[in-house]
Amino acid sequence: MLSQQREKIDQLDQQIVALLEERMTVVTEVARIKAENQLAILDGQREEALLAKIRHYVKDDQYEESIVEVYQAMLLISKNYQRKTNGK
Ligand SMILES: O=C(O)C(=O)C[C@]1(C(=O)O)C=C[C@@H](O)C=C1
Repeated sequence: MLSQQREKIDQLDQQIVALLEERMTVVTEVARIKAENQLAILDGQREEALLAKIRHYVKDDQYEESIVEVYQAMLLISKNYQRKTNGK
């Protein structure tokens, strides 16, 4: 009954995980640079600009809020990861 949809979801998840791993690799570099330069992990202006861009990228309005929520969660996780990796 749901097998076709779940197969598609599984394929998409594989792509999303690969992209998230790539993103985390860049975030790791950002964390290192911030630690070396004693910069704050939170950059509110960057987050605002990023979320505005995300809203712009979403083509179907009905998904906009949900996708923005995913990004808000991701930013939180990114900051927690950076704090952990920088030993804070
Ligand atoms: O761009 C940065 O300064 C980051 O630390 C990366 C990132 C992100 O995950 O996109 C995370 C935390 C900041 O508040 C803003 C953005």
